[in-house]
Amino acid sequence: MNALRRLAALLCGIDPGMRRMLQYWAATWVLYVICIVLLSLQVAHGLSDPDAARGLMAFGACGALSFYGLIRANGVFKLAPDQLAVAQAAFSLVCAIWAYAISGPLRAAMLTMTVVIIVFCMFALRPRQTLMLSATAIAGMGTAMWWLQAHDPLRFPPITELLTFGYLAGALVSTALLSGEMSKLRSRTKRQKRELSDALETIKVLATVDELTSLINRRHMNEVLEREERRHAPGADTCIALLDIDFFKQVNDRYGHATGDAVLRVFSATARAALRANDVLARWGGEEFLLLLPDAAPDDARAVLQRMAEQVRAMTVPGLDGRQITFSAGLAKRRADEPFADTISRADKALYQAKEAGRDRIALAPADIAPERRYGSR
Ligand SMILES: Nc1nc2c(ncn2[C@@H]2O[C@H](COP(=O)(O)OP(=O)(O)OP(=O)(O)O)[C@@H](O)[C@H]2O)c(=O)[nH]1
Repeated sequence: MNALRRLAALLCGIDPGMRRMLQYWAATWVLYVICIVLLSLQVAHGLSDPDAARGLMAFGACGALSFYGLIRANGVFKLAPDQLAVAQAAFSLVCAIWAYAISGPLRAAMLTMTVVIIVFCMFALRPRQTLMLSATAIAGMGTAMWWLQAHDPLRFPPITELLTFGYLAGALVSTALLSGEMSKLRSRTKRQKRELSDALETIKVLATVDELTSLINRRHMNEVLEREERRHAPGADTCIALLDIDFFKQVNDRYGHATGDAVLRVFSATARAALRANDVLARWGGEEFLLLLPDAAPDDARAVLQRMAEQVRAMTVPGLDGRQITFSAGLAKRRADEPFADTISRADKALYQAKEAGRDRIALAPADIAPERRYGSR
């Protein structure tokens, strides 16, 4: 399996764009091989001139290999995929015209190849390019037919050539128009796919981020805590802090709800800026925030909270007339293998004590208080 993968990487490279181009090339290459086999059978049954057929086979094989080389070396030439597709289609058209000229009574069958080439283009070209290529095919095949009936009217009777040309032109124009429609359909599907993935991205953000503060929301914090619970870090302390803005109701009542929202926004940005890289702050509800401090002893956690408190006191909020904002915090160190629900419950009790003791302070939870409230159930 690995050897196969290595061989595929050797032949097709690792760039997805190049691989896609080589897939198209491989599809046309299969077509070339089928044509070469059929041409050999024509020669074997005396339906084609052997020298002319051998010349066409060599031309087709060399061309196919050259396009493989061109695609593989496209890092140097930097041709756009549609430029390569146009070049390949033009080359295939030359082969089809050549095949028509040397295929005697079987020549009408070669016209199907011309249509197949245009159909192939609908996957790689814009509708205008496909239309231009169809016009080129009609002009090229028409010129060949005119030249053949003029120089060899016995084998290429003018009226037969004229009618054949009429059928071919009709088929090519309709194919080009149809492939244009298909192309538009493909572009619409691509655009819808892009819009869908953008919408999915927005939904993901809405499901994890609090719209007002841009902090992660309670639901996502619960996932973070579950992950942290599964993470086994022997010997490392983890702390939880519950933060609550002091007298926030007064702020709302005195300065209005919009200013209250501004306080929540500025507070969140200020608090986040005071954190260490691994700390996670979430809006837990209303004006309450939950802070996870992994690999932090209570002293480290307290230092983070003190730094945060100083910065919060110093922050300015538009519309607050210079009023200072403070918060109270309950801090709890997670016991060995303790569910976070219980640590949060102890932090909540410590927060209550901090409020009771006069606010604007940090209270550490005593390790032996029994947990009562579970997180995620509020
Ligand atoms: N502006 C605004 N207010 C909110 C939001 N969420 C909750 N609140 C308000 O926050 C206030 C919380 O008030 P309380 O729980 O009484 O607390 P407090 O006034 O901060 O008092 P202490 O916590 O005891 O210091 C309530 O008035 C809620 O309406 C919000 O998203 N925006």
